[in-house]
Amino acid sequence: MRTAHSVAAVRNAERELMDRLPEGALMQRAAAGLAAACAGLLREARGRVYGARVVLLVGSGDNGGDALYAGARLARRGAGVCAVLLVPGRTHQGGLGALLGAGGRVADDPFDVLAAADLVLDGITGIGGRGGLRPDAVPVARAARSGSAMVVAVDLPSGVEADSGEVAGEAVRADATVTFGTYKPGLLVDPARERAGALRLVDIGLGPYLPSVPALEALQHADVARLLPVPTGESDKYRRGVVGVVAGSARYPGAAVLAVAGALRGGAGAVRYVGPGVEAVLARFPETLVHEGSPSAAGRVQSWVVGPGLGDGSWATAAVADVLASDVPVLVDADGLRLLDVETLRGRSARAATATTLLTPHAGEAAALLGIPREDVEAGRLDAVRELAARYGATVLLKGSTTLVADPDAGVPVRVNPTGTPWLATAGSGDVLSGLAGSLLATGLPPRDAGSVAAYLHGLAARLAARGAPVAADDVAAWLPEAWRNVVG
Ligand SMILES: NC(=O)C1=CN([C@@H]2O[C@H](COP(=O)(O)OP(=O)(O)OC[C@H]3O[C@@H](n4cnc5c(N)ncnc54)[C@H](O)[C@@H]3O)[C@@H](O)[C@H]2O)[C@@H](O)CC1
Ligand SMILES: [K+]
Repeated sequence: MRTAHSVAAVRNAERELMDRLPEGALMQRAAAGLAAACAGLLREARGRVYGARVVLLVGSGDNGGDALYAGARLARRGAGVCAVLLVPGRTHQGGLGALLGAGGRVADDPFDVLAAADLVLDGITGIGGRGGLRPDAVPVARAARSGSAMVVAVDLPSGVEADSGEVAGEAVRADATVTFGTYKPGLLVDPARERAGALRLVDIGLGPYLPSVPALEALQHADVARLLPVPTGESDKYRRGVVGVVAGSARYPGAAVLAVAGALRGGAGAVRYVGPGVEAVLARFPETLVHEGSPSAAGRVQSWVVGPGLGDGSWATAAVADVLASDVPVLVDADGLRLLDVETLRGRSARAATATTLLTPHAGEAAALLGIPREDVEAGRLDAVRELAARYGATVLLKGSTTLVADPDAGVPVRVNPTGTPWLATAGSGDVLSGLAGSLLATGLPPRDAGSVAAYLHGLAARLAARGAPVAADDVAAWLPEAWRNVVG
């Protein structure tokens, strides 16, 4: 599991650890890890560190100090290191002394040195930065990007908000980020995630002093493998769980087919389809159990998926209410999100512990649920998903390139999905995801696990299917078994 901690948690941990260490030791650990990572990148790019042209962008805090000490280490290995001091009167003095002592220098003209650089270290701001890059740093950050140099961010790309992943104004766009002690939420959540490039974590000994419950966590293969249901010799199709899918309409029969396609590959023993798309579903998946009346009359299920392509006719409205009245886990997606009655939804968890709910909005649907503009959700995704989960008393999966899953209990870490790919932004891919997550709910996974495991497999399937080319939602569904094998293999 990759975990990220808030700035406050990092600061507390640093204080505790620093009390036990000689002055400056922590910064030296950070700088040593940073220099080693940069040396590795330089060796990969040009064979050796000796003779490389390295430029340090140095702000007024300890983030600049890290860059200067790392620069000193690279200078001692023969790199030509030049510092651009953005606030000359407030440069980290120890770091500057170390750089000059190692043969580094201060740049006269930042744009000249940046144009010729092999590697740029961004030490403008780290966890102390607020509110995007200051105007004087913007042209320098742009120049760093416009040459052929690799840009390595120190701790965080300067200009991103560490706790929220928001980017207020301009931010550095890095090829790699070397972060210290723990990941910060902004490194894992878009839009900031996209500025960070490849992530590398340097252990500076903070671990024992960080809270055991992180702010954010990202599943990795081993975590997903542990959570995936494994049928035993005792399992029959009913013990493995039956997922009910209420989806599709005369206008959108394809949504029913895609949701069923996802559900058939999510581990449930059977899929029961209820809705107006019976013919289309059976034509494609004859193994589906079907029903054309109301969901509650369809037979037993261990979970419901309701909403994809449902439209908003009277049948759809009644079906959503019917499903929400059940005591099994319910996933509400797409049109279902518009049709749900908020009081009924909130009442579910009070009625029965088994009556859990997973809402799966994209940014536009989340914006409608929160009554705010879509851009606000996109800019502040972590806040939005937490707010939705708290307000609706349900687990919420907010779709996007870094899909987030939040429980209504604020003490539980939000999950962020690391396998997303822009190729997933394709019609119908959400229908596949809802079927898949609903199927995992039917096997007994709690909503946060079902949502995050589904997002993980879904993203991985899209990557495997795409391999650099566009994919259709149908391809994503078809590649889910391969993604599953990839995870457990
Ligand atoms: N505290 C510690 O023990 C350690 C800290 N480390 C480094 O120290 C960093 C935190 O250092 P600081 O607390 O000094 O904070 P930063 O260096 O992140 O930034 C704070 C400074 O930047 C200025 N600033 C704030 N917003 C700005 C903006 N938008 N544009 C330009 N300047 C802005 C502030 O006035 C302040 O002078 C970490 O990110 C990490 O790189 C590491 O050396 C590991 C150990
Ligand atoms: K930085």
